[in-house]
Amino acid sequence: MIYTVTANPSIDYVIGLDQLNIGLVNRMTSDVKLPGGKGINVSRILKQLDTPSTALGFVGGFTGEFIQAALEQDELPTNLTPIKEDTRINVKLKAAEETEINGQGPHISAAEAEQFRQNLDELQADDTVVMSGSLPQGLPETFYKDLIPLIQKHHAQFVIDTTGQALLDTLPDHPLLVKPNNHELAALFNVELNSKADIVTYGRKLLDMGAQHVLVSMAGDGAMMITKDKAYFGTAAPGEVKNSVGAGDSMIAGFVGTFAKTHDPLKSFHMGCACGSATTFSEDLATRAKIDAVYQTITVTEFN
Ligand SMILES: Nc1ncnc2c1ncn2[C@@H]1O[C@H](COP(=O)(O)OP(=O)(O)O)[C@@H](O)[C@H]1O
Ligand SMILES: O=P(O)(O)OC[C@H]1O[C@](O)(COP(=O)(O)O)[C@@H](O)[C@@H]1O
Repeated sequence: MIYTVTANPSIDYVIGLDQLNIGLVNRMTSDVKLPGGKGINVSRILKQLDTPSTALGFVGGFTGEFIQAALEQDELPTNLTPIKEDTRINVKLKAAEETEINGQGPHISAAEAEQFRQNLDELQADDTVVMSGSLPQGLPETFYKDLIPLIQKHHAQFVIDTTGQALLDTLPDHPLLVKPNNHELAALFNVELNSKADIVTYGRKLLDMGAQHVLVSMAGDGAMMITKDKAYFGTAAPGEVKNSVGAGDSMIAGFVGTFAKTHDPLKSFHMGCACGSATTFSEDLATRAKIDAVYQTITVTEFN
């Protein structure tokens, strides 16, 4: 079983605008409210891939009820921990460019955090726990790192999608996958990355520090997978970008869902690229039909 952990879920309020005029009244041309947050997005794509998962995390208030109801409607198994404060709303503005305004999130009490941790008692050997996204207020910086012993006690694996020192701190515990984007990778090492070769050099450092698989996503420029002795480039599929929110989460879901079935990193990478691109070509996250169509248009080649 795959478990996803979204410490800070969100309603993603996706707003279409012809043009964003700062300091003036703007009128929406479209708007949609989606259940969001990184782990929830991973679970929603896994469902499309017919890979069972359970979404864990914290939800509260009317916004939390919206998320719970939306996931139930999708028949997505959840075990979300109720909290006193409201789940956040993240604003995604789609004009000529995409602008995101993400909330800080609610305050989580020590008792709520403890209740959440008890969910991990259910883990079994070979389960995978995907921990993703920002931390709401009240949770310590080490929240994800502190879950690792609870996961490894059951001989389960973990995937981590976070940034900065919080990510680096988990590498000695051998995450199954890390997927920084190229900007996050540059920030991790305080360097500029000017070529794919640079990305391979710094991606390989994450492997050396303990990660089992490293993907580096590059938005419309595709993605790299770095292994101990090789590197691979996956193209971004051609198509009209509609909403790239959730592309990175979709890539993680494609990799993890395929790896759980095949243990084949190359097939998993190819599916990760397909899910990422397919989501950018969709208003909401990608559907299975879109993923299958996009898969055919992506090539994965060895990079020397
Ligand atoms: N404009 C795009 N066209 C096609 N594919 C894209 C586009 N943007 C993202 N993707 C796909 O989704 C993957 C993840 O996107 P990216 O924006 O790098 O992730 P994140 O959201 O984590 O920053 C990319 O590596 C690529 O495969
Ligand atoms: O927890 P964070 O870092 O604020 O990110 C939350 C946001 O990220 C998303 O999960 C999308 O992430 P990606 O575009 O990186 O895949 C949104 O659904 C959500 O609003």
